Amino acid sequence: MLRQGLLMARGLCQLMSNKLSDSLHRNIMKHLNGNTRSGYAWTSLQNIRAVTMSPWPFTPSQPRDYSLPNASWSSEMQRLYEHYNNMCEMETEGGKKIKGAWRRLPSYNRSLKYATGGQCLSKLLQGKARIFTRNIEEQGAGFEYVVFINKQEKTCVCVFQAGHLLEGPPGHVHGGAIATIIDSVTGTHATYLSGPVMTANLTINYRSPIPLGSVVLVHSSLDKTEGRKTFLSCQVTNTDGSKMHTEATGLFVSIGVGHLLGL
Ligand SMILES: CCCCCCCC(=O)SCCNC(=O)CCNC(=O)[C@H](O)C(C)(C)COP(=O)(O)OP(=O)(O)OC[C@H]1O[C@@H](n2cnc3c(N)ncnc32)[C@H](O)[C@@H]1OP(=O)(O)O
Repeated sequence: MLRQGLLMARGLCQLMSNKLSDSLHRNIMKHLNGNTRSGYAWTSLQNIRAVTMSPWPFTPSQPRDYSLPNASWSSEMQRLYEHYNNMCEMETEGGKKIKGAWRRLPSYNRSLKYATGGQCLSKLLQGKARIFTRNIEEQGAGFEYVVFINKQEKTCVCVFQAGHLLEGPPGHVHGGAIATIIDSVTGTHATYLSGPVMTANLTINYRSPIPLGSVVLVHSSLDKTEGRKTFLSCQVTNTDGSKMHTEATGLFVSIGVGHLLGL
């Protein structure tokens, strides 16, 4: 009981710790308190940061980051990973490494593990729950993908290799699996842009089938934001962009944290 309480407290503190980005922090506090910089929300943010400065005596095990290369990745998947990954860090003429325009997003098999400290909470809440796209243990059998975000351009790209368990029409990817990767990529993108959101609408046009085992690019871009609504467009193409497989638009509505808890 005591251990669970400690885990919970630690999880809550770390969930909002200074390891989260400022924008994500502000978005979480906005949804908890209704405003951002002024008043209680900002003060609470500072206090939470102060709390998390104290060292914690236990070291949690590191969760597996599913967006890193594994043996099932084809040479094309590996090539595209390296292409975008190289743009995450640039080397200056003096040999100094600086941040590039792109950023790779790590990916875990539990929602809460996306946030620092969330893994402690995730042991207590819905312990058996797993992210739909990350619940097949056999490498390469299901969704192999990595997402990169370009903060300046407000765009996002996912390199996706569809495994044999995603079959729909013989030898090709199931339309539901394509919808899943589109929802995951655009949902992740919308969350990055607007904080916690849920998919309200996803409209998909399937233009040409995706062969099983092939690698495709899933591009997501911001169309507009209107109040709580974030509108995104998405295209799934082959890797040189010459063939359109799928086009989609998505509407994501910002939610308060309580929405998921039914409050
Ligand atoms: C792990 C990586 C990320 C994975 C991402 C995966 C994302 C998901 O799959 S989420 C799961 C699927 N989605 C759901 O289950 C959502 C279910 N729906 C809901 O919970 C609610 O309807 C929700 C949150 C979308 C909106 O409800 P609520 O917060 O009450 O907003 P509400 O007041 O109805 O609408 C807000 C605005 O959005 C508009 N809107 C809401 N739904 C829709 C819709 N389907 N179509 C068009 N507009 C809509 C409303 O008209 C309103 O517009 P305006 O502000 O201009 O009047």
